[in-house]
Amino acid sequence: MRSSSPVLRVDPERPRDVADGERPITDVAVGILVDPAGRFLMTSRPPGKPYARYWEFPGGKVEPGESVEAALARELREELGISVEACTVWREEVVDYPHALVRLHFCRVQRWTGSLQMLEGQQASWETLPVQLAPILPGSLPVLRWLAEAPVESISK
Ligand SMILES: Nc1nc2c([nH]c(=O)n2[C@@H]2O[C@H](COP(=O)(O)OP(=O)(O)OP(=O)(O)O)[C@@H](O)[C@H]2O)c(=O)[nH]1
Repeated sequence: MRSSSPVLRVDPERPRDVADGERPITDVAVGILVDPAGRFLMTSRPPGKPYARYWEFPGGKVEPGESVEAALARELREELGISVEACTVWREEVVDYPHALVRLHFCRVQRWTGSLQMLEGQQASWETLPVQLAPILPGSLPVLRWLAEAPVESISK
């Protein structure tokens, strides 16, 4: 996959788990679901994961050989019990965490079926700007800035 996305470095003072130059990059598919009222869905990271209880957008790692769209559909089925019917990649961003180097593929989910279920013990909240939730995962913060610049309805309907 391409590697020309902007890089957000989180906690530059902390040592990286693996030296720069040797760090594998992990692709992550992330979904932005918008409801008919124009609110977008945020979920909390389940206990036991890095940054547990931080708020983020639902999604997860792309498996080898999988497309971003297929990974997102699988992750949202596993986490939320919904079936994605249409989604489009919106923006990409590389985040350099001390524990991992990730390339986030933020996708607008245009259509899904099924009711939301919290299958991994997470919480969910339909939000509008300004978001009052805290703490928010550093790699998810740019999305809130982008949404402030471009109304959520305008991202690839
Ligand atoms: N799902 C999601 N991950 C994000 C966002 N922003 C962000 O930096 N990330 C990072 O992307 C990575 C996604 O990993 P994950 O732990 O959610 O993925 P997963 O469910 O496939 O993990 P696992 O199967 O290893 O448990 C983490 O390093 C997480 O910190 C976001 O908005 N949503």
